[in-house]
Amino acid sequence: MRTLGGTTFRDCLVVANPAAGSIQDDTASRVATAVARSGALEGPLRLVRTEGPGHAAALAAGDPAELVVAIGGDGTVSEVTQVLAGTDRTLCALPAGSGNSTARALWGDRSCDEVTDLLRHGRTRTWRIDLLRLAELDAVSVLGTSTGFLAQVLADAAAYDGVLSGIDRYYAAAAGLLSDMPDSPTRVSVDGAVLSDGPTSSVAIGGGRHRARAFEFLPRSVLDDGLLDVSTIEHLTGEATERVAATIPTGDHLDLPGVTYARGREVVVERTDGHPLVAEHDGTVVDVGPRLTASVMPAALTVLTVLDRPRP
Ligand SMILES: Nc1ncnc2c1ncn2[C@@H]1O[C@H](COP(=O)(O)OP(=O)(O)OP(=O)(O)O)[C@@H](O)[C@H]1O
Repeated sequence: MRTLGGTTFRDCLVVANPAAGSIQDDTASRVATAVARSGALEGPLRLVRTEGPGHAAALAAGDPAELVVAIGGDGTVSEVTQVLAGTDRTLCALPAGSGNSTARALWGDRSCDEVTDLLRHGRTRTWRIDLLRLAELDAVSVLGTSTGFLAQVLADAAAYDGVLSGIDRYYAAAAGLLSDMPDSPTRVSVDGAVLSDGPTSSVAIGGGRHRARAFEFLPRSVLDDGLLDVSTIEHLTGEATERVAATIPTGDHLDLPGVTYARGREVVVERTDGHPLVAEHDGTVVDVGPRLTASVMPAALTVLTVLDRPRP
């Protein structure tokens, strides 16, 4: 029997989001066929489609399948992760959304078709990765959480719905923000020590190295080191904004003035003026008060990744 990286699964649930940014009409059936032909399934495969927000989580909670394949973007993967966190069930995340940053952390630059081929040929293995627990939200995160710039980009991108498609909405929103960066009085503490305190444009905590697919906010992050990475960027204007914006795509911004980077088990972000933070996790904007606490959940999620992925 061929297996998915030496592992077989009793059964499989394929959850496809038909509204995800880059999904095609036949994506879900092609992925289901690939898993069925991998030889890694001992029992049945069930294919279901989501009908709206929250449905992917409900479907994963209502079906005990050992392997859950999520076809969609970061939002769909995050919903399934809420259910699979801390269990022995395995998540396989296919990049079929707009940003697909979580899938990028697992599969690199591979397309949905290329990952489907890996599944068909059993060229995958399981991997236990860390998650973030977000105390005030009573949620977990796989990709990461942020306040300021990234969250504001996601909030502003809604204005381009129906005008631009997919990731172009994020780029348009980001371009609009660069001339007026967030300027929030914010304190960030890592394991009880203050990392930064003052007017802040961005706080990113992860999780995944990339956000909005192309931006490497946390270039040193490792998904299974039992630690969270955090980077803060103080309030920027003019040329300083341009320098940071030009270097984030390659993760070369860390040595620029106003940028901090650290690692730890717990990160606390506080608005020191008492206003609510503008926050998101896994690419979805969330309502949170003036405080956000992220703590690491080591090895809390089993995922599929590339069989020959180099081990750091
Ligand atoms: N049938 C549906 N119709 C409309 N929206 C849906 C449906 N099923 C799920 N959704 C919602 O679609 C939204 C977007 O999903 P998702 O994040 O997976 O894709 P994306 O936004 O294209 O990708 P990314 O988050 O990677 O940029 C989520 O809020 C999800 O709850």
